Formats: sequence, structure tokens, C-alpha cells
Amino acid sequence: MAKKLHYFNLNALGEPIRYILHYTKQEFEDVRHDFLTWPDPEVKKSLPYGQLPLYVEGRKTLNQSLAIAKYVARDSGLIPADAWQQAILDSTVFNIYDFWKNVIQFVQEKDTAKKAALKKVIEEETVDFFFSRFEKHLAENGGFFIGKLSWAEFILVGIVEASNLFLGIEVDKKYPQVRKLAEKIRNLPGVKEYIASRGAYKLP
Ligand SMILES: N[C@@H](CCC(=O)N[C@@H](CS)C(=O)NCC(=O)O)C(=O)O
Repeated sequence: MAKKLHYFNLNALGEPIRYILHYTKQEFEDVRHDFLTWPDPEVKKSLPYGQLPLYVEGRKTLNQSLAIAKYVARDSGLIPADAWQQAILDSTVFNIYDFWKNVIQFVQEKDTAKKAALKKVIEEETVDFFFSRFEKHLAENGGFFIGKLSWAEFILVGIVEASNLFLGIEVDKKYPQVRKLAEKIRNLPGVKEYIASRGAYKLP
């Protein structure tokens, strides 16, 4: 069945899904929309909630990045059988997205002074609040969230990379567990080749 992932030519919410698809060796069409000319009225109208990413499998479509990531991670050992462990991972990805909300607020702010103020708060408070917790969670579980590789680590690494790109800082600089994990994910078979083939992202 033909699979397609629609997203912008950026990392952000699409990249963890791309990483999982490449790691699990699933063939898919990586459809990239141009952020600079967005919104393309035809495409926007065709999206169930007007936003990307959108995953397409045959005639079925799925929106919401976390739902897509979890769906494409099934049958690959990236989702534990145990319900409690599944819930821990769900909670973890929501915590990661709670951090990401701050980055999005920064990205969307048009006023230069307010934008600078938001960046200062993120750099001086928000990063530490979330990343000290991610760091502890990883340290207590052998460098993963539940003691082995799961879909949640892909989400964290994708969000770290996108945050670094959008904020122009290294949010993971002081967090060795997070950094080590990012290196591990980037060197996974499938992911490594994908990264080499796509090159580096640049902000529009
Ligand atoms: N909760 C949604 C958020 C999707 C979202 O915010 N998409 C943004 C890009 S990251 C978008 O499509 N922006 C363009 C628009 O709203 O027209 C998810 O996780 O998929």
C-alpha cells in the first residue's frame, strides 16, 4: 500500500516520523511542501484540519504528528507491550511537546522585542525546567525512557533538532544524556543514510 508523508521542507514535527519510517525500513513518499509559498490554498483545503503533517496510506489519511509517529512505529519493537510502559511513553511525548509549545510561541511572535524576551526566558528557564527532567528520566533508565529504544526517543531528538534550528541555540548543550541519545538516533541504520542524503536544514 502506497504510503506518503506530507510535511514542510523542515525538520520540526515531520522529522521524527521520517526518522521512524527510515529506521523501520518502510517505503514512503516524502512529500515536502514549500514553507515560503504556504499556504497553498488547494493543499490547505485538502487537509482535514488545515495543517501538516499528514500521513496517507492508500485511501486513509491521518493527521496529528504524535498519532502518526506512534502508528508508523507499530510492529517494530518501538512500542512496548506493557500498558504502563506505553502510558509512560505517551506522557513523555506530551512533556516533550509542552516544551515545544514554547518554541512555537517564539517562532510565531512578530514583535522583535517580545521575541527577544521570549528567547531569553526559554534559554534561561524553560530549557532547564524540561531538559533537567528529560535528562533524569534518561539517566534512570539506561539512556532511554523505558530502558530500551522506543518511539519517544525519536520524538525527543526531532524536537531538540528543530528547537536548535528555530532558536539558533543548542538546547541540549548541558544535557549529556540527551546529547548521547541524539547521537545514537542519528547513527541508527536507515536514519544515518537518510540524514546524509538530505543534508542540513536551513531556516527559510
Ligand atoms: N498538533 C498538530 C500541530 C500541527 C501544526 O501545528 N502544523 C503546522 C506546522 S508544524 C502547520 O501546518 N502550519 C501551517 C498552517 O497552520 O497553515 C500536530 O502535532 O500535528
